[in-house]
This record gives sequence, C-alpha cells and structure tokens, in this order.
Amino acid sequence: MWNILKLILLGGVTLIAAIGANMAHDAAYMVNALTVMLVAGGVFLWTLRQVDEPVPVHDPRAYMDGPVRAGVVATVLWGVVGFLVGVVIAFQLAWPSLNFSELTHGYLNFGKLRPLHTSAVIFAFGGNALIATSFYVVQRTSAARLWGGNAAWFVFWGYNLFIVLAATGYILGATQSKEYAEPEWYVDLWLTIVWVTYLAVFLGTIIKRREPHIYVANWFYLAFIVTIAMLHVVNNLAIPVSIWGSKSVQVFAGVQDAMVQWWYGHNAVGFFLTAGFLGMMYYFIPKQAERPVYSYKLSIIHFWAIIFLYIWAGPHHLHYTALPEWAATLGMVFSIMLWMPSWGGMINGLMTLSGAWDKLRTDPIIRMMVVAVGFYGMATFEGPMMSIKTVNSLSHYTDWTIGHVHSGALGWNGMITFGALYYLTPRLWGRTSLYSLRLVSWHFWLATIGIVLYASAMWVTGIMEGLMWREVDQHGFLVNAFADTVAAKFPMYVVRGLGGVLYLAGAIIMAWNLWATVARQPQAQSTAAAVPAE
Ligand code: HEM
Ligand code: HEM
Ligand SMILES: [Cu+2]
Repeated sequence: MWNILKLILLGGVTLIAAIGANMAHDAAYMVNALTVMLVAGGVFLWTLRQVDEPVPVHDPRAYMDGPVRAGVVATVLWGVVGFLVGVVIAFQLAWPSLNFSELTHGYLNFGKLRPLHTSAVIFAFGGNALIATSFYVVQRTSAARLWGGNAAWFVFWGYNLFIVLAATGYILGATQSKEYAEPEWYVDLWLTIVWVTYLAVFLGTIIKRREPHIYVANWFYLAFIVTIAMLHVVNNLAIPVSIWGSKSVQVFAGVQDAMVQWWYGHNAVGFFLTAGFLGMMYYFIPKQAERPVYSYKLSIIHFWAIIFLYIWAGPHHLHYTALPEWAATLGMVFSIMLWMPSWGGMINGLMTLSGAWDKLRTDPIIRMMVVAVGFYGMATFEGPMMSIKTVNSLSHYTDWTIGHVHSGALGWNGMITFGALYYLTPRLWGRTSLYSLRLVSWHFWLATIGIVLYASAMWVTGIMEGLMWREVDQHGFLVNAFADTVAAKFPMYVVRGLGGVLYLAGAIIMAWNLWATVARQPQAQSTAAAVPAE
C-alpha cells in the first residue's frame, strides 16, 4: 500500500516537473525542473523494481548508520568543492581579469560564485556534517535506533538535492538576493519539507530513547534544528511572480526586510554555525579525550544563555543604517553580553582536557579539536568587539568582517568537523584505526597555517582600508579614492588566496586519508548494537 502511494506521488512529481520544464520562464527554473524530473523519475523506477522484494528487517536495537556514512562522504566532498570555490573567488578578487576569461564570464564570475561558495561551505559542508553527526550522536546517547525507518535517508538525499538545486540555480542567475538565503521560493519550500522530516526523525529518536537523561549535545542539536526551521520560514516569506518561474517578491520591504534578513543571518551564525557545532563539541571532545565534560552545570547555563541572547543580536549587522538607533543599541548590548556564555562554552570544551593535556602532544585529532575551540573563543571575542558601534564604524564594509567570518568558519566550524570526521570514519566503517595519523598532523598544520595567513591578511587589509576611507586632509577633503584602497589591498589578497590553498590542500589530504582508512585498513570487531550511555 505504502509503495503504491509512493509510486503515485513520485509519478505525479515527475509529471509536474516535466510540465514545469516545458513551461519554464527562465533557464534556472528549467534546469531545476529537469533535475527534479530526473531524480523523481529515477526514484520512481527504483521503487517500482523494489515493490515485490521482501522488506529487509532491521534489528530494532541496531543503530542506523547508513545515512551517517553517506553524510560523512558528502561532508568531505562538499568541503573540498566549497574550499576550492573559495580559493577561486579569492584569486578573482586579487586578479579581476579572472572574471572575464572565456570560461568564467557570465556564469563563473565572482558574483555567481560567491553565493555558491557560501552555500557550499555553510550548507553543504556544514549542513551535512551537522546532519550526519546529529544522527550519530542522538542514537548513541539515547541508546535507540533512528526513528522513522527510511525517513533519515529521505533527509540525507532530500537535503543534498536542495543543495544541487540551489547551486545550479545560482550559476544560472536565480537568487532572491538575501545573503545565506539566496535560493528561490520553490527550493525553500522543498527545504522546509526536508527540515520538518529532520526534526521528526531527531525528536522521534529522543522520545523513544532508553536513557532517562537527554545528553546536552542533543539540546544543542535540537535548538539548531528548531531555530533554523523558524528562521528559514520567516525570512523566506515571498510570493512567486509565476509558478512557472524562479522569480519571487519578498513579503517584507525596506528596513523591515533588512531587519528580518539580519535576524535570520545573525541567527544562522548563532544556531547553524554555533549551536549545532557546539553539539559536536560536547560529544566528540569528551569521546576523543576519554574524559567527561568538564562541567555539566556550565553546559546547561551556557545552553540557555546562548539561546536567549543570540536571537536579539541581529541589528549589529545594520549599524548606522535606516534602522532605529534603539534597535542598533539593543543588538550591540546583547552582542556584548554574548561574550560571556560563549567563553563559558569555550572554557568547558578546553577544560574537558584537564588531566589529559598530554594528549595534545600525542593525538593530532585532539589538537584539531582544541584549536577549533580556541578559534571559537577568538571569533566570539572579536564579534562582540565589532558589534560596538564605534568599532563597527571602522570595520563595517571592510575585509575585517571577512577575516572574522573565516576565523570562525575555518577555525571553529572546519576544524571541529575535521576532528569529528577523523573520529567517525574508522568507527562507521568498522576499521581498527585511521590509515595515517601522520597525515592528520599534516592536515592540522596546513589548515592552521592557512587560517593564520587568511585571518592576519584580512585584519591588515581591513583596518588599512577602513583607515584609508576615513583619511581627510587639512581642508576636510578625502585623501584616498576608493580605487586607491583596492590597489593597496592587492598583496594581502594574494596572501589570503595562498592561505586558502593551504587549507584546501589539508582537506584533500584528509579526503585521501579517510578513503584509505575505509579501503586499506583491516576490519575491526563490529559493535553496532545499541548500548546505553555510549
Ligand atoms: C579554502 C578556504 C576558503 C577560502 C579561500 C575562502 C574565501 C572566501 C572569499 C574570497 C570570500 C569573499 C570575500 C569578499 O566578498 O570579500 C568568502 C566569503 C565567505 N566565506 Fe569563505 N573561504 C573559505 C572557506 C570558508 C568556509 C569553510 C566557510 C564556512 C564554514 C566560509 C564562509 C564564508 C562566508 C560566510 C562568506 C561571506 C562573508 C561575508 O559576507 O561577510 N568560507 N570566502
Ligand atoms: C558572540 C559571538 C559573535 C558576535 C557578537 C558576532 C558579531 C558580529 C559582527 C558585529 C559582525 C559584523 C557585522 C557588520 O559589520 O556587517 C559579524 C559578522 C559575521 N559573523 Fe560574527 N559574531 C560572533 C560570532 C561569530 C561566529 C562564531 C561566526 C562563525 C562561525 C560568525 C560569523 C559571522 C559572519 C558569517 C559574519 C558576516 C555576515 C555578513 O555580513 O555577511 N560570527 N559578526
Ligand atoms: Cu551577527
């Protein structure tokens, strides 16, 4: 019965997508519709061939690790793609002629590739890492198999389809021009369906847990899933111009639109790039260090303080704009208050190593995680500082912001994810150990030096251009033309690009190391059964 329903649904989607491709008003819509048609048609045929096959029975106590494994592979692949595009756009900024070559003009210029980069690293790399680790962690800490049968597979494939639709759309010019929320209305609708399923699988697993306690990592993951659902729906309220075209019109306008966008944008940082990754920190650091969390009480305080404070800080993205002064001040004050719980979390992560500091010398994976937490601390110190209006009047519009973003993104999100991937791969594929710890060390140093080059280049150019823009002569005239600042930034842009190359090289080494772990390492004893409090 279920299969018949599924076939009708998939057949219907295939048909509507085919009609959509035929009626399409623009190229992005057509290519997206063709993609959906091919995917839905393919799944239709696959389902048809399975109809009379016996349904495999799973041991209800065994963990469901298929989607986690797929998520690990996707994280690595999207990571390499996202970093590569980052390197390309970094060099496009250094050598603008790269925008106008035969190959890049029109489709692969900076304007098209920049949102491709941000979506690939945040949503594809970060999102797959969050989905995979949350599915892994919630099962282990709840001693329960993922709820909802194949729903977890739907989440994995549905989410990655969302990414492919978004990315091809950008290249072909579909965007609603909201940073980090560029996908158009139908892609947003699809993500909503996938996300609600994700929430159901995660919550369902927590509800059927066989542990009385809900481990703190799950609190963070849950906050991430619920808040992103809310942000996504509100920020994407739009009316399509036609159901056969990608263009839509925002429901909010003017300064309200700006405020909703940065309420979204800031909390995408707070809940996607912070809360979800803190969930990772609270599981994988204690596991890798073989130590309990330093202070469980602090983790609870940290959780509630972060949840309460982050949501108000969005206006710090709109200082000195049409936003009312009081709103900007509110955003600034909440941002400054955020410093304390952020550092509480950092201290909790770092101090988990107390009594095991020697591991920093012997275990490059721990080293990676510790550096991640260090950069978390740095970005959450820098952020509150930049939210102060007088500081922001210098830093805003400059590369300082870009440096801040990447010390958080490369240092915190990237490094904690790499640590989790190194932890997970041997366990998920039942291998005795990683292929090579020496290669992990190489990755660690390449990535760390890459981040340092990136961040320091951006501080120098950011503060330099901020000061150059302000400089006036004795008559009060501006000393520098805008083009002067652009020319002055050139050497730092090259250094940033080189930092990116190092970071990318580290990730490629990781991809090779993880592949070799699966392909070349001996099989370990299997331990896939649900044991309480793992
Ligand atoms: C090899 C690594 C990377 C390189 C070379 C790189 C490079 C770049 C460049 C050149 C830009 C455009 C800056 C501008 O418009 O002036 C950018 C923007 C951005 N990147 Fe990366 N990136 C890398 C990795 C990452 C990662 C891992 C993340 C997130 C997890 C990330 C998140 C972002 C974000 C959010 C922006 C937009 C910043 C803003 O608008 O303020 N990047 N990146
Ligand atoms: C207490 C924590 C933090 C505060 C108060 C904070 C504050 C700020 C401020 C004031 C800006 C500059 C706004 C502007 O002038 O346009 C900013 C930009 C940004 N921050 Fe943070 N930050 C924090 C932590 C983080 C972390 C941990 C990450 C990444 C993992 C991050 C990612 C970003 C991004 C992506 C932007 C650029 C947004 C854009 O213009 O496109 N922030 N943040
Ligand atoms: Cu913000």
